[in-house]
Amino acid sequence: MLDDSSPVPHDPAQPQATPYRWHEHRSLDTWTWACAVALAADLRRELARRPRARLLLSGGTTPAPVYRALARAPLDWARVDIALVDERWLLPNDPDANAWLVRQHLLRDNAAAARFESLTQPGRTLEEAVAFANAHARQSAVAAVLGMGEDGHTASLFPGLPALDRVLASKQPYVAIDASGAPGAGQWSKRISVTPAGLAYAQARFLLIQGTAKRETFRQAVASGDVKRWPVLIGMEGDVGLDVHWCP
Ligand SMILES: O=C(O)[C@H](O)[C@@H](O)[C@H](O)[C@H](O)COP(=O)(O)O
Repeated sequence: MLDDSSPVPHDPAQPQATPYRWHEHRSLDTWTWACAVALAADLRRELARRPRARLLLSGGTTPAPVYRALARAPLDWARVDIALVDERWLLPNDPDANAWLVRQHLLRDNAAAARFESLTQPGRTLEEAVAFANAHARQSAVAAVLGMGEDGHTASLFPGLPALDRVLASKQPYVAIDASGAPGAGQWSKRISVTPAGLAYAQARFLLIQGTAKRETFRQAVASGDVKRWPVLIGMEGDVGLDVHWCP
């Protein structure tokens, strides 16, 4: 189903610390189905070996069609745990919450039976939400689905955040983020985000991106190798490798 799985050429003079696989799809349709099939295969493999399978998901807008396609996969969804890589400080029923995206587009059809861990809940403080995330995070996940902004952020890790050094070095899987002043954060400056330590629990990482601007962002990030300028590079930390799925 993949149109082209060859890696993006990179300057051999630039050390590429960690690998990535570039999957280029001709259309939104093939991108959608390839991503959904790959995620379903990872879940199916895990469910054949273990009582439960865990999947970490991004919000934003890009992954919605993939989630809708994945929701139709014939899996034993009652044994699947869905968690978020990040959340805006919004209640789960807010249409701008990442939880809302997941509920609308994934927790339907066959996947309605999955168990969803919303990071925010009425009455839960930000500190409690981070503690909740950390209490659940230290277990293997079949995959983490990442998105990316044109500024090179992923999850809620934005370039130029004053606390980014500390966050990138954190041993906690999730941290509270104050993204005030980061244009990519939009109106949602208060957030919870996975850290590189949290991402280490994912056995596979998918980066789902569309459009020439994001392709260029990704190329610049890889060429630079500077994770503080391009936090999306956390997807390539460790030895798992990053599967980047792109379509125009
Ligand atoms: O809460 C968020 O903002 C996201 O989880 C974020 O990391 C997202 O994945 C990117 O901003 C891409 O968003 P789009 O898919 O909407 O471009």
